[in-house]
Amino acid sequence: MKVVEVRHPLVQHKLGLMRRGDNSTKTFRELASEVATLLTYEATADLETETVQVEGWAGPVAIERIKGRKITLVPILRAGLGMLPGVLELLPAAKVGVVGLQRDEATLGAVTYYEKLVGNMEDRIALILDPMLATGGTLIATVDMLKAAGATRIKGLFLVAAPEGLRAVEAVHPDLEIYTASIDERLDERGYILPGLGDAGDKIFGTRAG
Ligand SMILES: O=P(O)(O)OC[C@H]1O[C@H](OP(=O)(O)OP(=O)(O)O)[C@H](O)[C@@H]1O
Ligand SMILES: O=c1cc[nH]c(=O)[nH]1
Ligand SMILES: [Mg+2]
Repeated sequence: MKVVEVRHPLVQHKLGLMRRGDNSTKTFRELASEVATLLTYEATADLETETVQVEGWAGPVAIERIKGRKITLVPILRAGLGMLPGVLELLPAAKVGVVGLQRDEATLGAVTYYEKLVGNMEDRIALILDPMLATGGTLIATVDMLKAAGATRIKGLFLVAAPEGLRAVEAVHPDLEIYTASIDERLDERGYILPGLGDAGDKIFGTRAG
């Protein structure tokens, strides 16, 4: 499985700010979106382009444009919505399919409660958006859904990923590509990533202190 840890200084600086325990909802939300923009830049670096002729100010000019497959964004409710504005900054025309999954905090299993994907998934590159890849259960279930809908080219953008989750996902979906700002150390006994960010959904939506 291709895993890219984006070591760019801007990404690392912004992620470092996100790790502070005293961030406001506004600050955490803004940073999540900004890091998502930078991950999108990396994840789209291999898009194919084609050369076409257009009429420029001084006559015909050859320009490059993105070729072929269109991108669909797939934010995972709820926390993935925090990355969506930043990704749309670079891909404003992308169609968006939404999936809803929630981790059962007792079993750590992923429970699916919503799925609304766009059509023609076989013709698209799917970009999954979720701040956290912890045990990998949520991501595995999401990729299962996308493949069942016809997707063959799938990438995932995560602010932070745990080694345990990366291994679990690779065992089931080795064709997936992962872009993350950090591969962190490990999971704690409750399945939270260390050093991690805490509960990203709560921080983005302001539903709980800390
Ligand atoms: O890799 P896993 O162990 O499956 O955990 C990761 C998932 O947990 C979090 O979502 P959560 O279930 O808290 O839902 P929320 O976004 O609604 O808060 C996170 O945003 C991922 O979707
Ligand atoms: O560390 C974690 C793990 C799962 N979900 C989160 O929001 N954070
Ligand atoms: Mg949560």
